[in-house]
Amino acid sequence: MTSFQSTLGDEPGIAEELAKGQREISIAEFFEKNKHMLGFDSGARGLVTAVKEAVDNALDATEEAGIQPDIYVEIAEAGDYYRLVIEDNGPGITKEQVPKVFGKLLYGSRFHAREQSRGQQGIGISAAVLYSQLTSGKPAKVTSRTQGSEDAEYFELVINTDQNEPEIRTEKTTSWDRPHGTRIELEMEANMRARQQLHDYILHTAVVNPHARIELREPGLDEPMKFERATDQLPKQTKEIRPHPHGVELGTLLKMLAATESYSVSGFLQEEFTRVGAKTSDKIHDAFRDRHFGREMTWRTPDATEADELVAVVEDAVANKGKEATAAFADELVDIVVGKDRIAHGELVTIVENVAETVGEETDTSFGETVRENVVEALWPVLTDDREGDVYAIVDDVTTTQKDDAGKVSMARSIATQFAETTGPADRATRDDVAEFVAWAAERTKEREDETYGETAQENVADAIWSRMRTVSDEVPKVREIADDRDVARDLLDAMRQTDILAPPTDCLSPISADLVEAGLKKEFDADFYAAATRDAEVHGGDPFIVEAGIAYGGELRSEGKIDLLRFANRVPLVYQQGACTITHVVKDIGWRNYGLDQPGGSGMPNGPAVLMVHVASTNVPFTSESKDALADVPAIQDEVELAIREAARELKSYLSKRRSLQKRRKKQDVLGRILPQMATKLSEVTGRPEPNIDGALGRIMNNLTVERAVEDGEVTLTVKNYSNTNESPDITDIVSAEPAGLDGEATVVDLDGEWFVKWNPEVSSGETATLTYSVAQDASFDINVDGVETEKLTVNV
Ligand SMILES: Nc1ncnc2c1ncn2[C@@H]1O[C@H](COP(=O)(O)OP(=O)(O)OP(=O)(O)O)[C@@H](O)[C@H]1O
Repeated sequence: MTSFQSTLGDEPGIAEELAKGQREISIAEFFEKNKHMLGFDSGARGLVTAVKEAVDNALDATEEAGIQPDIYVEIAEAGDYYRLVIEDNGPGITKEQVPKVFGKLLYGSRFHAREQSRGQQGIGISAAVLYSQLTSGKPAKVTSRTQGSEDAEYFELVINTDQNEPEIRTEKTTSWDRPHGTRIELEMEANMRARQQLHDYILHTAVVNPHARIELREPGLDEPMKFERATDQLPKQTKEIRPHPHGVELGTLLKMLAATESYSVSGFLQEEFTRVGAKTSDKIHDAFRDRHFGREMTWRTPDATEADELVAVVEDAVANKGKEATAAFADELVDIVVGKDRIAHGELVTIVENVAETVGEETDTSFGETVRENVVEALWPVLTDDREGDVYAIVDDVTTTQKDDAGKVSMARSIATQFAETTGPADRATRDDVAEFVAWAAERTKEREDETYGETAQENVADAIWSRMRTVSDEVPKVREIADDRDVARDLLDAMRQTDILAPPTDCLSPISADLVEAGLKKEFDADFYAAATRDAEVHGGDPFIVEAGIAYGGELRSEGKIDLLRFANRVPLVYQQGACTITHVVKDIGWRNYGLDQPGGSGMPNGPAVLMVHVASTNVPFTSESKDALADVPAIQDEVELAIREAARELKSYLSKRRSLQKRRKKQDVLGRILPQMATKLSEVTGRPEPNIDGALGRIMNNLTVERAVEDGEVTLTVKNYSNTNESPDITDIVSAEPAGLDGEATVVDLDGEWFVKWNPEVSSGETATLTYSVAQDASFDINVDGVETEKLTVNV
């Protein structure tokens, strides 16, 4: 309770008293107090966040300029503080921009751009400056040299938090040995307790940015950590896209309507949005008309037998025209009307106009506006005199046979009455109106007939009526009018959302690609197996996104404990708040036992020697907070993350099951290799005969591919027998110490310093045998090498 509350009501002027304490808060002041929101909650974390913001900017800037990034990060102890230096070889920042970029929060080039970039908000680096000045009291030191300029500009600056404006302490021109780029130096209260997170960030950045070279120096490291480039290929340049009609909110639409130079809605839609051409614009117009003006109900037309009656009505309504002309007009009009199945008011108006024109010309008579209006006014009641019967047929059509006829009649009567009494002369209603008519009719029917039309039955009736109603051709209001009326703007927004529109283009995105995901993992993790998957683009809230996943397994990866999960958004590693991230949620929900990984209890993070990486690239990554640590649980993104992981995991599964079967085979082979000679000896002892030759037995029993060499009088025969159930094509190299001769065409010979390499690559189908013969000098020695067949499936007897 505030001190004012106890006296509230007794004293005058309390509001004035309170007003004295109220003042504007600058964004810089706000974040000064709430630095945790930006990832600066402690000295340890602050250091990691500052490095991350500067390195992300360096990567964004170099890529935008088409430069291969060369980034230098240095952390050093400086008295009571830590000094952080980050240098890049980017395009540099102009002299005019430096103070704002580093000395003003919410200033940046990416906030309004629909294009994939690491930076989004224009807060990152100025927040690091703010944290530094807050904890050390020292200004940020920035050097920047733009491409092509002789000198560099040097600034020392702080942020004036009251005004959220830069305050320049020093500004001078200086020389710098880098031809272009930016260097920022910050001093801050910090510690190295988050060393692991820092290393993870740098290492993981190197994994997903194989085109970058990064060097890190820090206290306690004798040698700098260097991450070399694995590819010269820069990520694909992205293109900025306009917003997608499915992605804007009402406030944004109103702003866009107010700012556009287009006069018509059609021009506005096609100019300001992506994927809207003339056809889509027309569809949106119609959807807008349906919402804004409502549709007109069409009614069954009378059949030809009633034509005379209609003609009489028309003739009656046309006064003071010649008899023949009137008859021609009435006949022509009625002919068209009865020739149609159903008719709406607007349609009748158009038909009357057309007939008035044509018959008017033919008979040299003028059927003016008043006549036309009179005709419509006279004819429409006749055409709609059985609304109830018409609606009954519709209700009957979509209602289950169990419903009573009396109920249907009651529904039809009530709905028809609503049309007759509430929709004006043109029988116009919106979809919501129709739903209301039906709901009201259902209520009345329940009362009158004790027949229930539930939600689904009502929905079916309303849908059936709506589908018989016709979009009107009234002119859509102009942009200015819509901009001034939020209800009309809402109709336009709903129409945009409801219209099927092609997904946004994806050239605004730059996924890493499955090949480079694998290359990145190979570069930094020594494993036995790698797999990667890149999904096609999808859309959430109008922003396109692409999900990629990669898995490394076995080898030198840590085998005890949980797998390592690497999360990335727009190529930036997310090192904090793993538990709050949607990627983690998805990983934990997957049944990893199906893919061959250990998962205690069947859910949660799996165990094993594996690294799983997931990358989400989007023009608008939905983070859970400004510190950009975790992705929010957006269902469309969750689905794609799951599909990408499962795609890569399926490859892991087949690798693991193959590996397991090979392991089994090896075990069996080991046992047989030990037992077979013992059995041969035993057999010989029992039978008193010489030991049987068991050379080929192991291969036969194991269903292996066997390779044998027999040499007799300098004639060499290599025999390959395939006991397995798959076709094989082994690469066989027989290395001979004397020159071989008499080889047939299948093999090649290479002479290497007195050794001859006989190379042979036979195709051996399952159950088949292949042989190669050649001759050599009698005293030749041999050595054989067989590739292309797993060792577990191979028996070499030479
Ligand atoms: N090293 C750099 N080289 C060139 N331009 C830079 C560099 N660092 C920052 N900029 C420019 O300064 C702007 C502001 O950077 P800042 O880190 O504050 O925000 P951001 O990267 O746009 O977004 P976020 O707050 O999400 O990180 C960037 O948008 C970019 O235009």
